[in-house]
Amino acid sequence: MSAGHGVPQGPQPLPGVSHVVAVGSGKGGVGKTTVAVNLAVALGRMGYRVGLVDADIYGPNVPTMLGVTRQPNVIGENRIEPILSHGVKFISVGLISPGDKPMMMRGPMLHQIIRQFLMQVEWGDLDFLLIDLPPGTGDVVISLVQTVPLTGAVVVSTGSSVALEDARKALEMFHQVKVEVLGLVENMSQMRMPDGSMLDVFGAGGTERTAQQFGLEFLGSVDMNPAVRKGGDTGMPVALAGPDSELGRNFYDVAKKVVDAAERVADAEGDVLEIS
Ligand SMILES: Nc1ncnc2c1ncn2[C@@H]1O[C@H](COP(=O)(O)OP(=O)(O)OP(=O)(O)O)[C@@H](O)[C@H]1O
Repeated sequence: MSAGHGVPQGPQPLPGVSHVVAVGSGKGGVGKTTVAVNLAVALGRMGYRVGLVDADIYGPNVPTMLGVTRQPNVIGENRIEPILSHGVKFISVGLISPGDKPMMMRGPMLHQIIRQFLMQVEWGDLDFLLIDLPPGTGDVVISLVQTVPLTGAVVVSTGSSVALEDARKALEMFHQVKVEVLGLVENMSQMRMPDGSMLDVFGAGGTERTAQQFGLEFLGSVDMNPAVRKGGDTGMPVALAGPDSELGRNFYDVAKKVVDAAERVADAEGDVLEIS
């Protein structure tokens, strides 16, 4: 299918993996990793087989948030066994960077790592493989789309104008690399105060308006809650509390919409790709 031009191979589907979904943001610190981790845990609790690649070279926090920071085992010559935590198989750039040193990589090495994480890790059969991207736009996404076909991307933002300004750039980037945006999530939307009132910290509603402007789906909002931060810091994501919990509910609502959107995209593509 590829046009050639000296490129040996286009992106190849990962055997046994139904959906690869990238989680991105324009701005850093909006809670992209928190959303990716809780989404993964929620999908797992909903009965889906789920993997998570932490490709956030600037802040590989997935191991901390999932509570396991040990190195992965190598099987045989060059296969890597993903780490299993809370029902999620994961691998992280944080596990290969020694100590507290920053990850300094040039493009080709980064590309190799992304390929390795996708192709040399024993993912087994997965319904969803989520990819936690670094914030912003750039190399990792290009490596990713050159390696595997993506079902789509989820973009996380707060409702603030500056975060949304950057989220729009992320939307534009996904458009340029022909990755369908499954929808937008607003994180740290509102915060419930001890007296029961809601405090609007970052401009709640901004992400939904942005989604509408772009004709994209709004996948839901996640409240700001110190327990969410604590769950991340202690390796016990709040989604573990289940879909009926005050804390976890938001993430399950988002997860259901992601499943629906991914299946819709795959069905649309299946019209072309299905082999009977
Ligand atoms: N809904 C929330 N309520 C409270 N704290 C949150 C929430 N979402 C994220 N946080 C906290 O905000 C901080 C930043 O979150 P996180 O690391 O997930 O952001 P990020 O967008 O992935 O950052 P980066 O990609 O720049 O590393 C973390 O301390 C996290 O625990």
